[in-house]
Amino acid sequence: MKIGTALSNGATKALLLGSGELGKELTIALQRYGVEVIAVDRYPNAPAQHVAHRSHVIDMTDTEAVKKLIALEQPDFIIPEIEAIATQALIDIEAEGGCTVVPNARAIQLTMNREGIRTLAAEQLKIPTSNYAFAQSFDELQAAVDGGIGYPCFIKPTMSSSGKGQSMVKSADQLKAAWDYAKSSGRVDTGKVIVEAKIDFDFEITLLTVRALNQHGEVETHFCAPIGHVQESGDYRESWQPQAMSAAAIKASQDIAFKITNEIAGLGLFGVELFIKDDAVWFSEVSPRPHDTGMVTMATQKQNEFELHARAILGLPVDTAMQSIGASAVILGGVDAEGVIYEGLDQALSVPTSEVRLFGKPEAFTKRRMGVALATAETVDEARSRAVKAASMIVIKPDR
Ligand SMILES: Nc1ncnc2c1ncn2[C@@H]1O[C@H](COP(=O)(O)OP(=O)(O)OP(=O)(O)O)[C@@H](O)[C@H]1O
Ligand SMILES: NCC(=O)N[C@@H]1O[C@H](COP(=O)([O-])[O-])[C@@H](O)[C@H]1O
Ligand SMILES: [Mg+2]
Repeated sequence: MKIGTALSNGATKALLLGSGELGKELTIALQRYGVEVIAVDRYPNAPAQHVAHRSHVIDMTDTEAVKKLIALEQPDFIIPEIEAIATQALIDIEAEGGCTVVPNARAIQLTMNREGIRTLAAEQLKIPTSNYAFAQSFDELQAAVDGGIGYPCFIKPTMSSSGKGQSMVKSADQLKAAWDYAKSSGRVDTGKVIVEAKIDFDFEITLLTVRALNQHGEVETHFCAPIGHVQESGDYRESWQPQAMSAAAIKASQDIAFKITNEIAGLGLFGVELFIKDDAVWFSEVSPRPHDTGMVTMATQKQNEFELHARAILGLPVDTAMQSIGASAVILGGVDAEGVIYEGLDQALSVPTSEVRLFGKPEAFTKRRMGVALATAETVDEARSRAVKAASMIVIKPDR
């Protein structure tokens, strides 16, 4: 298959839908390859908007608002960055032609809603996943749990990310609270929740998978070394690369990542989330874009996940090799405040090999991710302890 490269077509304008920490690094990567970047989010001064050429604030879940902005800006690439976008607008725009939705509108629609991607993976592609069901009322949820899912289980809004609206339920008396939380706290209320049986895994990974063109213009799939991570309340706290795994588990992971990304297709980087126990692997979900746990690649790889995504989209060559063992640890707000200051940067940067990325979000919440600490070392354990130590040195306070 031959696909013309973006640069040779002279296409150089990208519209980023979502401008958080991941979008900020992607903006920098795209700009380094000569792309003009327009950063869009639901609130002003979002991280990517600090560095983009231009920015807009719109309700990205409003189909008409998204279409209007695309008509105004006429981008060559539309790059969704968050799981809260009116996907129908992207389907319609792609059908009209003239610009590329990254990686494609169907991929965004499938992955933006847990129902789409879970049904595709489990039922069409026969990839192992947790047992699951969807529910549109509390009674349906109760029936699904009693009818086979059992306890413990996870209840999640079908449209959410970073653990928003998600809870683990251990017994029947906790189910109603989990239903109410999922209905009220997702990024968008689709009217449905997913309930998943809990997988008893040894560890979980993100397998960053890149679909890029080779020198003959053919799509090739590349894998980064597996990234291990720790999650709390559905949101990531630490990640490291590489995660030690058996050869059989790596092969099974790559096979699953290939199957799912080959089906959803397009060019770019994907974060394939997998649960591992011994040599067994279960698929959890996939982001058709850089992944939060993949921020560790800013310390570990020559081409980090943002550069890989930018290169793949633009039809440029990619190299997924690691350069060093490393780890990341998140810096949470720890406080609810509009306007913050950061203390302890000097101590954080005194930790050997450490780096700190403060995202510059204009408002802090106790559990909002405000920054990340990175470190490298000879071993994963040492890298993790350095990153955690550096992150713990940063204290966020209201600026008045
Ligand atoms: N069925 C499950 N069995 C065991 N653990 C689970 C299950 N579902 C979720 N988890 C735990 O919760 C975490 C977050 O779940 P999930 O990835 O579905 O949420 P999310 O809101 O999409 O988060 P993100 O956007 O950060 O990926 C998982 O990484 C895992 O640690
Ligand atoms: N797991 C997905 C993820 O990490 N997404 C990243 O978080 C931002 C939203 O942060 P906010 O909720 O603090 O505004 C998104 O814009 C994206 O960069
Ligand atoms: Mg996830």
